[in-house]
Amino acid sequence: MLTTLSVPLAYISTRPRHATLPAQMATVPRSPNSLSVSNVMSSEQTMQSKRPALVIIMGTSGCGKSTIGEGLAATLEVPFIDGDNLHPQSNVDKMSRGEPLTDQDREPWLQRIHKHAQELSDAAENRNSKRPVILIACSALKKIYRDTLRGEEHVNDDTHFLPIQTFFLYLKGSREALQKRMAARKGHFMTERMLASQLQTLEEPDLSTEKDVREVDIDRSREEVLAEAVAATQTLLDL
Ligand SMILES: Nc1ncnc2c1ncn2[C@@H]1O[C@H](COP(=O)(O)OP(=O)(O)OP(=O)(O)O)[C@@H](O)[C@H]1O
Ligand SMILES: O=C(O)[C@H](O)[C@@H](O)[C@H](O)[C@H](O)CO
Repeated sequence: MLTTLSVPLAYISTRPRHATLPAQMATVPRSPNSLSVSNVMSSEQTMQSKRPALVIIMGTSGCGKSTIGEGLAATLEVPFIDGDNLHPQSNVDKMSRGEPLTDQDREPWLQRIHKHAQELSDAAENRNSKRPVILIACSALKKIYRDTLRGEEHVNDDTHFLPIQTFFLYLKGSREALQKRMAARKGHFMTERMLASQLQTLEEPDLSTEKDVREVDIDRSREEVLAEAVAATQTLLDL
């Protein structure tokens, strides 16, 4: 488990929350030479390309969420938060005793992750037309958990600067690979005894319906997994 990383200063602004879009995003800039509508981005496209993105690195315990999340954050120069650090203490205590979490245990945690990401993106400086991106490691094992993280019910909540858009990077591994990695890891509250319940709970994303998910096969070196994760994140952010 990694500790929570602080958000780089470049991402923090003192701007108050906006209920409306800032002027530069609500209008489409036109140069005198580009009169054709097809030459300019529609304001909807502009807004979409600026909409802050939350990329959830998901999968069972031991799949490499913290390891790959850290590497991705360093490569893409964006903030990374380990979702383990947002669990209520009661959840950590429960997992440490070897007891799997229930839907009720996970619900406040998932809500907290979504809220935390939205707050970070509300505070993000919208510089140089760069899209703010936040990475969070979170198991997101079931479809209903992923829907909570998608937070679509908050999209029309106009207290936010722009509602965050959620994507998932699923680190997929065989039982054998996961078992081996958990067994080799020392000093983590989640021991390999918990793997069976993690796999039992896991509802693998259906890529034909959950179009905001990309899969990455973890059964390779860290460098290879990271390279694929970087490429997959870039394709996700172009959606
Ligand atoms: N590609 C890889 N090859 C070999 N070992 C790896 C690879 N990726 C991660 N590991 C190792 O596997 C173990 C599990 O990785 P990590 O702790 O990042 O997983 P996690 O998904 O964050 O787990 P948890 O959810 O339980 O915190 C760690 O000891 C890590 O160093
Ligand atoms: O959904 C869950 O069962 C938990 O979130 C776990 O996945 C842990 O957070 C993590 O894997 C422990 O390190």
